[in-house]
Amino acid sequence: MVRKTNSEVNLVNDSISILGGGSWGCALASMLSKEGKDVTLWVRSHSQYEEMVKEKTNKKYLPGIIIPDSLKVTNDLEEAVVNRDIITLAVPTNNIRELLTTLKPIINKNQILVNLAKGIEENTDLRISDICNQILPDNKYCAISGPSHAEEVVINIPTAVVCASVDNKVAEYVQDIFTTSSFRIYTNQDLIGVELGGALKNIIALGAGISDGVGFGDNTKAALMTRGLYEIAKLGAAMGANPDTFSGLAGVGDLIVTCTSMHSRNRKAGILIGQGYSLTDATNKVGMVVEGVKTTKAAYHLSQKLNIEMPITNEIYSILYLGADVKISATRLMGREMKYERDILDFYKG
Ligand SMILES: NC(=O)c1ccc[n+]([C@@H]2O[C@H](COP(=O)([O-])OP(=O)(O)OC[C@H]3O[C@@H](n4cnc5c(N)ncnc54)[C@H](O)[C@@H]3O)[C@@H](O)[C@H]2O)c1
Ligand SMILES: O=P(O)(O)OC[C@H](O)CO
Repeated sequence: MVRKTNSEVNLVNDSISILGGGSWGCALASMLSKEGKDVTLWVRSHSQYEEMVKEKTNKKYLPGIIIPDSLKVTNDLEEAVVNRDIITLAVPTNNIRELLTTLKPIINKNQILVNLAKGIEENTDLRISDICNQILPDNKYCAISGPSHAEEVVINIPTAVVCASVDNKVAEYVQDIFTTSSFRIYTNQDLIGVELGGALKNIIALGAGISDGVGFGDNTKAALMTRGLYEIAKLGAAMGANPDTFSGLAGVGDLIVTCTSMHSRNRKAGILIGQGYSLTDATNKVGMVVEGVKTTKAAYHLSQKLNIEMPITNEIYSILYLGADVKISATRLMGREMKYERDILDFYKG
């Protein structure tokens, strides 16, 4: 394949800026810089910055990991952004708007935005590309999504993800720059599907965790994942995604890892809720962003607005926001009208 060069996308030095020093930003920045890429990581918190520079650790977000000397870490946003070809957003979905607003006077229109966050914005129900389009409409945009827990990527465990952009040249350029021997990237032009796959799987992962926490079994989790994927694809299709995208890494791939991995923040929060913790106590105990919580509310609103039947999402919304009892929710799901499975098969046949 002929690779895209930076001159084809009006760029100069293939340098990467990663904004956000939580688990994903720090893991990706560390892994890429160890592979010889030119990476600068911006960390907002001064104490975290000092820890990363002086002690070479990020104990809260990536315990046990040594920050490589090759990684440039800064506490100065302008220093992180100026002259970098790629500006990577690695903060939670509901902090993206604030970050972009701060970036607006610093960024130039040739710099490519690469979003790593997986969610739908609370109250607006917007995808992250929509938010970027509102605030920085002139910048090219792509999203990297797929099964990629930070704890594994940072120690070079083989991982495959998708880079989605409506502009394939941009997706291929970013694919080229971010690819390493342990981080394989596919491109996809279905930006809506890739963004929604990454956001909506977090709802089902919360459900899988709740199911584990309350003591249900593997059968239950497989049912939640299969029927959950169908809900994701139905809402996605109604929002303009290609349903096939949900059979790929950003769909079923990420759903599998998030519903089953011991690293998943969404699954961990779900387990705690299933064990009887309140939503607030569960998310505080996880200590990192649990994107599925706010995305559940957004998906619930979208399903009502677009008239898409999403029974699992509705029950997770009821558990999180209306205090529904988990076992009563399960009884409601099990007692729904009997039907042929053909609904899924017909949906995928189109
Ligand atoms: N952790 C993973 O394995 C992983 C993998 C793929 C995608 N993601 C996605 O990446 C996004 C970030 O997740 P994470 O796991 O790194 O979260 P995290 O909770 O570990 O860290 C979030 C970081 O963002 C910082 N932050 C918040 N608001 C900010 C702002 N306005 N400006 C600057 N910094 C700000 C926080 O201080 C924190 O350091 C989420 O959408 C998540 O779904 C995470
Ligand atoms: O740890 P989670 O549940 O936030 O999931 C992280 C990534 O999305 C997994 O691909």
